[in-house]
Amino acid sequence: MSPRRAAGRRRRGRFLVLEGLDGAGTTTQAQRLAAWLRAQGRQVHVTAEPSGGPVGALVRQVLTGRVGGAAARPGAANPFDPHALALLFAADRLDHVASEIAPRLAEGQDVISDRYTLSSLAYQSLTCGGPAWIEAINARAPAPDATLFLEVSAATAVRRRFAASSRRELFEVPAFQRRVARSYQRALARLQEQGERVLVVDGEQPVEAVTAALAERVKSLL
Ligand SMILES: Nc1ncnc2c1ncn2[C@@H]1O[C@H](COP(=O)(O)OP(=O)(O)O)[C@@H](O)[C@H]1O
Ligand SMILES: Cc1cn([C@H]2C[C@H](O)[C@@H](COP(=O)(O)OP(=O)(O)O)O2)c(=O)[nH]c1=O
Repeated sequence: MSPRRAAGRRRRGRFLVLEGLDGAGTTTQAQRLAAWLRAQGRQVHVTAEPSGGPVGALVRQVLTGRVGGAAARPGAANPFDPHALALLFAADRLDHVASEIAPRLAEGQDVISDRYTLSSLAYQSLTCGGPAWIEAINARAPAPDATLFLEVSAATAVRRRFAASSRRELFEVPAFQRRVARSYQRALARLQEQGERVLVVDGEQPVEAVTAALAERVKSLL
């Protein structure tokens, strides 16, 4: 059989997204879920948003205050426009899909992304006057096979982030995290209404228990 036909017969990989507040454990669990999938004999690519591509690099500069400096902070006299940032997240997503995610899925690899569209729906709906426009600018981003939401309280998320590092990014402020927690609940409900598969896992449990719960949910999708 020619390599082309062999590739044509290959089954598409699974596209899984991990979501949660800053500190929910998505970075930790992306790696651990990948290890579990590999142990099942699957090929797995782990990635994250903002991505490692050119638009993602720009987004990270805004988040860490290197673009606009103190002006990137909410409430600053001349803030980095939140709508411009929402567009950068959406542009980064389409570039990420085209350059990194879709080709691997087509090759049969599973892809785990640490954050995706649900992050924009949760965070940017708060800074851009609601979800409608955020949904519109993300309409071209393909739906994942499942979005796995790690549910933790804002207090847990902030405590974990403070323990891990003293560096603060744009959205890592306790009062804002409480608002993001509520926004995530609204965004989850909207995605579910639209027929997307969203699975909620208790992220307050010890690391190993969270991974076991994720594996249990993912098993039925393979
Ligand atoms: N289930 C857990 N219980 C306790 N601490 C955790 C748990 N998951 C992650 N952590 C710790 O919390 C911090 C943030 O985790 P991380 O995976 O980087 O979160 P995120 O990527 O969601 O911000 C890290 O120090 C990590 O070791
Ligand atoms: C992907 C995405 C991230 N974000 C935010 C969430 C985080 O505060 C930040 C990503 O920074 P990062 O340091 O990657 O966060 P974490 O390690 O917690 O996953 O950007 C959005 O506001 N919208 C988005 O679409």
